[in-house]
Amino acid sequence: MAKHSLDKDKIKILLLEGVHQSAVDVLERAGYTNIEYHKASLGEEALIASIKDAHFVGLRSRTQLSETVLSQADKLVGIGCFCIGTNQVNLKVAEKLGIPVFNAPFSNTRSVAELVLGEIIMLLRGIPQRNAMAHRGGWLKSASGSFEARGKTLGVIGYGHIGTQLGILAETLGMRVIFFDIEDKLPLGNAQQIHSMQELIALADVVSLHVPETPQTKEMIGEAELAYMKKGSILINASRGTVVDIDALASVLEADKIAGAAIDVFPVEPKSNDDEFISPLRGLDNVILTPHVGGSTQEAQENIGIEVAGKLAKYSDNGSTMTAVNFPEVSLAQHKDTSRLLHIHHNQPGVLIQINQAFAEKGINIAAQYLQTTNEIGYVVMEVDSDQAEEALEQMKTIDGTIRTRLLHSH
Ligand SMILES: NC(=O)c1ccc[n+]([C@@H]2O[C@H](COP(=O)([O-])OP(=O)(O)OC[C@H]3O[C@@H](n4cnc5c(N)ncnc54)[C@H](O)[C@@H]3O)[C@@H](O)[C@H]2O)c1
Ligand SMILES: O=C(O)[C@H](O)COP(=O)(O)O
Repeated sequence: MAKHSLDKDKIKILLLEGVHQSAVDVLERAGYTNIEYHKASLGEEALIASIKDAHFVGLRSRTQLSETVLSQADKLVGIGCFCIGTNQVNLKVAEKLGIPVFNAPFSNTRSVAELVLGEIIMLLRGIPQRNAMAHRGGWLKSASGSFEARGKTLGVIGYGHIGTQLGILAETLGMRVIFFDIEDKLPLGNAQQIHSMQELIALADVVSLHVPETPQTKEMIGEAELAYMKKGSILINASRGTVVDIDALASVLEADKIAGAAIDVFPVEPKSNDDEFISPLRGLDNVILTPHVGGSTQEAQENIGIEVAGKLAKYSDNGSTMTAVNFPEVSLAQHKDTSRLLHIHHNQPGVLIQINQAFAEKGINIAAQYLQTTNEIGYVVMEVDSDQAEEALEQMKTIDGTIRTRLLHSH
């Protein structure tokens, strides 16, 4: 088991937004007991106060790790997003500070795909409005505006983990699947890639969005795109709230240009379950509104907890950064009988040579060495004899371009 330059019980882990107990269990089993656990997200001021002395932070989609917050997180060495999206973290700033960000790229994929599939069936049948009427004492028994999913065309925008999974499930219902993606993607089943988003929107009976939040996807579905949608078609957004111009969507729904929508994510979401949800879509019977629960199932949350906590523990124990989203990826096994030194530096020429020279001059024997870089930073991992580790660490700290260093002993 690894021993750190800092004892494990001194390593503070801040967990926010009620991440699953499985995360706590994994961390505790790995020896990390100094855990500050919050059921909700924290506002900026409280977050800064809590993150100031934290070495790791775990969050979901609500917590904003902005430049302001990160610049105050003096001790932070790793970030875990216990979800898929990482847009809530300023990844560039984290990278420059030498802090890897981990997420759970597919632990909630199935949960989102299942929810969307259910919504497709409900919306094609006009169930949301019949349900709303029944709650008000109405009785809308009619086949008008009710359709089977079989034979209809599902247009997936963003054919990644969720988009592909949804496509497969939809085909089992007999739907025809077409997709638009900025990358050329291998179509699964009988799906067909369409290279124009406008064409896809015009062909689809159901348009479902599964893109990440990026500058390019911001309001990618606006007035013009909504106008291409078939009369009587359906829009589903379980990706990010910024992807759809919500006022434009409200207008086409009010004008009955499309038959309905299911929206799980919003440009502005309540900060906690106690805050009011405000949206122009409230009160529209043909819209399924859900409070960003696409990935909120027991199965997904438990798996995410295990996956992300495992990645944080592995980085802390061994320096392994595999699957980090903003950081050079280095896969490292446990180290035995040596100490491991982690050196994160600005990606500039000559850093490795400087380290090797400094070690050679001091007679420090290098047992193993790994280097990976991104455009911005380099990540060197060295294994040295344990009795030379402290001296090696001091040498590393003097290297020009150093952002941060860590020492992991083994015993
Ligand atoms: N509602 C929820 O609770 C919930 C749960 C999980 C994920 N999500 C959101 O869903 C998103 C998608 O998840 P995923 O796991 O499928 O991600 P993914 O990275 O596997 O897939 C995203 C796909 O979108 C494509 N893409 C990117 N930019 C595009 C653009 N401008 N136009 C068209 N395609 C584009 C990518 O090439 C990729 O194929 C996540 O980024 C997250 O924001 C929401
Ligand atoms: O990015 C994700 O995985 C989803 O948006 C889920 O986010 P959540 O953990 O806040 O529910």
